[in-house]
Amino acid sequence: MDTIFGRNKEEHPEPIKAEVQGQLPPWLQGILLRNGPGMHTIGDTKYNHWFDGLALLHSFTFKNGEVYYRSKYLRSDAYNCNIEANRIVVSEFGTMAYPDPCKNIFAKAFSYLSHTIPEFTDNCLINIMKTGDDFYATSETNFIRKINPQTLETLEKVDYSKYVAVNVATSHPHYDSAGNILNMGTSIVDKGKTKYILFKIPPSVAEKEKKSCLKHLEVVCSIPSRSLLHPSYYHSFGITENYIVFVEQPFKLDIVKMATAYIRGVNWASCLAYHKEDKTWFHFVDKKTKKEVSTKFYTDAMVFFHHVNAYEEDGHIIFDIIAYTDNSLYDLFYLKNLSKNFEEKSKLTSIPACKRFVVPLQYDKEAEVGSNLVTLPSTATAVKEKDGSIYCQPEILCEGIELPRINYDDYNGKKYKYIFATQVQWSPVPVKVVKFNIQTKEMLHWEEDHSWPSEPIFVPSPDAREEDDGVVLTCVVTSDPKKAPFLLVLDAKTFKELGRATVDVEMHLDLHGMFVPEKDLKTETE
Ligand SMILES: CC1=C(/C=C/C(C)=C/C=C/C(C)=C/C=O)C(C)(C)CCC1
Ligand SMILES: [Fe+2]
Repeated sequence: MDTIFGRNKEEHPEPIKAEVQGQLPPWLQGILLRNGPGMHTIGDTKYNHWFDGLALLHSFTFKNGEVYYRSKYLRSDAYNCNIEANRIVVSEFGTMAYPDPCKNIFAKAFSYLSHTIPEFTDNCLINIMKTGDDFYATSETNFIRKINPQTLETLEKVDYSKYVAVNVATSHPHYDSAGNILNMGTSIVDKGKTKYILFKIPPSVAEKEKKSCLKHLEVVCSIPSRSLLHPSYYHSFGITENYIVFVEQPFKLDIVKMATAYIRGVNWASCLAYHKEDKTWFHFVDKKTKKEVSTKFYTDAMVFFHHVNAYEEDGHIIFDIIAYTDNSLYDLFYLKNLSKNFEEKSKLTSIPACKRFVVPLQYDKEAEVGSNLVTLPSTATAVKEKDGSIYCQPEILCEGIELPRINYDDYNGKKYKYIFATQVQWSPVPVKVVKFNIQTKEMLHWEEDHSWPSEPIFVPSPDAREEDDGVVLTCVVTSDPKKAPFLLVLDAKTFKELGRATVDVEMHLDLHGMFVPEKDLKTETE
């Protein structure tokens, strides 16, 4: 596993023609853009955690049956400072570093009393986001970096906190049918309050103000945190046609620990804690009135990162998430657990479960205490408590899946049938890609020896009628030195291989990304 996790990957900024086998659909034209950590050693210093690695963007360009591969390190300030100093000088999730040559950028005051939280990294390694014609590399801090989707060049650094008072924001924004971005971030101890803020970024702005859509960012609503100094950590949220779904889990940031992390010489990861004695609270905000549903809905303590989808049916909100019973997942990605003795050190202690919560928004207010208010056919329950709150327990849809994707354009926020995901067994590193049919519970798989697939992305065919009319794209890295990595194209209906594009490079294992159809790309001359 050392070749996959430990070794720095070279960038290949000039397009490399991939060797295509099989038949790629002729309509598949555009760019698959993906992001993930590619460099973990700088000079004599090494990051501790896989999520710390410097962002390496890569892309597969599909053009008239041919496929071209490119990769390029994000020239973040973090990258530039580290490379210039030839050592790690910027702190990341699992590595605390002490700045020196780049003091001006990263050594902002970090006194808890003066202004709470230190300057975070702009090493945006998690995902790709789109606003109008612009693309950004994203992470979970207040920074995003604009990129050129064709050349993968790094453009402006954008600080969310200039437009909305957030210290952290998710790397999993949503898009509405008009192309607006909806994202959430946490505002920590600002004017004596800690709150979760939902904000909206329009897709395009008037020609003369073309500079940045971010300037037109609007706050949609905010949800007060249950605790001033222990806001919940969250990696994603959900949306239905009329509601925002926010799950306040007892996996929390400890703000006092964060504010003193530099002085104590500990990493950010150590400022996250699972309060397993607490509950998990559900929040539903009406998009139109911007008001939160006042009933208190909760479930048992859990840890989760990814929402799959959410929708409304007969007065209920249904939402699906991939949940764990402990907080060990992020610990398993410490590089020391991923190299030697991988089999032993990187065992999942909690298998991810795809849980469905069915939450009745409209229910008989006279219902008896102890009665289950769910009227849909599901084993999920929502039981009325004495104090009027409602205790929800999920239906388990399936187990062992992570990095879920759906047919987003047509089914996000709507009743849906298919989840495309990776499958994990005993370790958090995926070994298969799967298609799960929620109604029939049927699961189709793709796997190959020594092959480690990434998050599968569904791309609808132009004449799609059914939810699964299209293809699924996944990047596959291999642990067999004789086998080159490839981009795999599966028929989303049958999960049979349509073709693959092999590139003879050392490819990195990535995290998330998006497919950008040709029509959504500005031509080079523009
Ligand atoms: C730097 C930094 C953070 C980074 C978090 C990261 C980088 C999380 C990555 C999560 C992934 C990749 C999940 C995949 O499912 C925090 C804790 C938000 C806050 C403090 C500063
Ligand atoms: Fe994610």
